[in-house]
Parts: sequence; C-alpha cells; structure tokens
Amino acid sequence: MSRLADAQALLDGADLICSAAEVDAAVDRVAREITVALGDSYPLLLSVMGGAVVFTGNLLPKLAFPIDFDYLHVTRYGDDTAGGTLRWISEPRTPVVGRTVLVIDDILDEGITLAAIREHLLAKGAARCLTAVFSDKRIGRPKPIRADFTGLELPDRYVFGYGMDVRGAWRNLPAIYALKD
Ligand SMILES: O=P(O)(O)OC[C@H]1O[C@H](OP(=O)(O)OP(=O)(O)O)[C@H](O)[C@@H]1O
Ligand SMILES: Nc1nc2[nH]cnc2c(=O)[nH]1
Repeated sequence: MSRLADAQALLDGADLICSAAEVDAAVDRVAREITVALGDSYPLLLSVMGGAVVFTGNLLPKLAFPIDFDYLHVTRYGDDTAGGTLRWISEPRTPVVGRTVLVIDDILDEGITLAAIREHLLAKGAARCLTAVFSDKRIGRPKPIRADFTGLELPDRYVFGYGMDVRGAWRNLPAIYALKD
C-alpha cells in the first residue's frame, strides 16, 4: 500500500473518541485556569515539539497576559506506538534561570517525558516549573508526575489527532481518535 492509503486505512479503522467541539471546550477551560494561576507572573511557556504544536497554537491566543515563548524537542516514541529511550533533540534557547516556566505538551501517558523535562528545567535553574497537558491517559498505574493543568482524560488506548501522530500521520486532525485494541 502507498503511504497515503496506509494513513487513510489507519483513520478508517479507528474510533472517534473525542469530538472537535469537546477538544475546543477543554482548551478554553485550561486557558482560563492558566490565566488565573499565572496571569501575574510573566511566565516562559515552553512547547514540547512536535506533538504539542496544535495545542500550543490554540492555547496561546486564549491567554490574555504577557508571556515569553520558546520550544524544546524531545521524543521517545518516534513513529512507534510504544515508548523507548527519551532523546533530546533541542533545548530551549531562552534561559530558564529564575523563571516561572510552563511546559506545554499534548499527552501525559507514562509520564516519563514530562517528568524528565521538568527535572531538567529545574536543574537548569527554573524557579518554578508547571506543566499543562492537553490530555492525560488513564493507564491504571502511578505516574512520576501529575500535570498542573489538564484538558481531557483519555482511555488507555493509542490515540491520535490534535497534534498526536499515528505512524507519523494525522497530527492535523481537529478531534481525537483511538486505534482499535
Ligand atoms: O508520558 P510518556 O509516555 O513519556 O509520553 C508522552 C510523550 O509522547 C509523545 O511524544 P513522542 O515521543 O511521541 O514525540 P512527538 O511529540 O514528536 O510525537 C508526547 O508528545 C509526549 O511528549
Ligand atoms: N500519538 C500518541 N503519542 C503518544 N505518546 C504517548 N502516548 C501516546 C499516544 O497514545 N498517542
């Protein structure tokens, strides 16, 4: 099959688990919560590439207070559906020393990625490191970190859409889908 046909077959065989309207409502709520918590602190927002790109792009215009913005890039899934070793691809260029930092990511699954990022930023001198995730997967096991702001809880299935890929595809979907178990 071609890559195009492969990608279409993945979507056709998946379940819609969260509509675009539910996604948008969750992002609105998270934006309000972040505004209450951080509106006076001129935070540095760090988006975790590449999955957080859609959440970040929708969240930022809803924050009506001054922020600095930068990104970092780490990955541990690649095109796979199971996580491996965390790889740092790029560090934020903006110094974090003494800053209130808000890390923005698309999904908290086992929590390994976000816990490592938080530890790294605090070790580099961030005064405070908060985290906002678009989604938190109910994995039924303890995680090494809890997000300070969470959009949606998702079932323990491999999900995609709204920034999250399946075999590299479909980050551009406005709703959330899950592969069949
Ligand atoms: O909680 P964990 O089990 O550590 O998984 C969460 C991470 O997995 C995804 O990144 P991925 O490694 O797929 O990179 P990507 O953002 O480029 O897709 C996602 O964007 C999170 O950063
Ligand atoms: N696309 C995607 N990335 C993930 N990273 C960790 N869990 C997931 C998941 O369920 N889907």
